[in-house]
Amino acid sequence: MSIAIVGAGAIGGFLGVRLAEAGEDVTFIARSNADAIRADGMRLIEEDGTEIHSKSVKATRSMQEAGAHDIVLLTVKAHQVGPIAADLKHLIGPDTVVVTMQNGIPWWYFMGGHGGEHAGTRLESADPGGLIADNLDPKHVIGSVVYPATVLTDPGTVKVIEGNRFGLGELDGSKSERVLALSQRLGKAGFRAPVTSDIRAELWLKLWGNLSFNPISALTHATLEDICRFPDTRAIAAEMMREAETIANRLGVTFRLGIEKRIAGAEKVGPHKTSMLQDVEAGRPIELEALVGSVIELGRLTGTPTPHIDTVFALMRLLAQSLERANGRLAIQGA
Ligand SMILES: NC(=O)C1=CN([C@@H]2O[C@H](COP(=O)(O)OP(=O)(O)OC[C@H]3O[C@@H](n4cnc5c(N)ncnc54)[C@H](OP(=O)(O)O)[C@@H]3O)[C@@H](O)[C@H]2O)C=CC1
Ligand SMILES: CC(C)(CO)C(=O)C(=O)O
Repeated sequence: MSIAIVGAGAIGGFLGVRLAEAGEDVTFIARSNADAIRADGMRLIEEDGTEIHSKSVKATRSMQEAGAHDIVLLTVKAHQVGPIAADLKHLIGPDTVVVTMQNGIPWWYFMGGHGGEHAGTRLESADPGGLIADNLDPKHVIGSVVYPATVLTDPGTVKVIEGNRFGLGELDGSKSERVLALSQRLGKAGFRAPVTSDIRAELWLKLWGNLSFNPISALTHATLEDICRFPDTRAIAAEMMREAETIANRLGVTFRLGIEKRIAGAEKVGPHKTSMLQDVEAGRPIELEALVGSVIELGRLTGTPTPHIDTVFALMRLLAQSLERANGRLAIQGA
């Protein structure tokens, strides 16, 4: 099977190296990493320090050059999907499966079999201007919840911090042949890839942590365990989760864990910097709209007040603006 991985970053690199080592034909659609991968493949440093060097992976900057693939793993950040949406058509044939691997509320949330009064609703925060929905038919899409924590340490090198689970689910909840086959393929490459009949509930459970810990970490520069152990930030995270739970409940989603258990799970990850804090420190744009703005949008849609989430979102928007200005100044100075 041919697998195209769009985005050769922390998650894409993790998947690509393991899949290639399991015998899959892997091509990265890469940008800043493309030359490094072409020159010397991709390296993965596993959780236990074992290093895997995959020289069989290919890399190109052009989706047109790559052509249609059996499986497309979409591993760019949520705000990076819109700008490439029109180009994705080059990778997609009639039976291509596209796996969305972003944190946050996905652009297809109300599509692909979501019934009820909101069926078909487009979310501006997840898909600004509807660019993704206009270009990518949800019939190709399988949803995924990304649990591992990984970091791109150098161009072409990814380090696993912890985890190897990628939850999978059809948008209509069916246990289709294609989702079961994908799960097996990921399993052969050493991942845990359970298939769920309610991918939206699984996404909410992950998002509970991302919508609270990620912005709190970006604002305070604290790690996951520090946020969970400091009573005031633990309380703010819990309040944000409570607001999100009300929204999810109103959309028909229930959580299989309680808030305290979810916070305890995050605390166990340890002194880890969330991806949003890593982006702030590296001066990269942050995934604010998909992780936090989208929950506020769903709050408005369901008539749910979100005072704690709104407050943290406002602080984050100002931080994002200040970072953009600072980065603009650095770019002008040629830094
Ligand atoms: N890393 C983690 O531990 C976790 C991440 N996630 C989620 O997974 C998703 C991916 O995150 P992560 O892997 O960390 O992100 P990274 O920033 O490490 O990787 C994204 C990659 O996509 C590339 N990219 C962006 N736009 C393009 C483009 N137009 N063409 C080609 N390549 C492009 C970037 O290249 P360039 O360098 O040129 O910008 C970068 O290499 C996010 O939604 C994140 O929230 C979820 C759980 C944990
Ligand atoms: C912290 C982690 C790995 C899990 O909550 C994550 O999803 C992120 O950093 O964005």
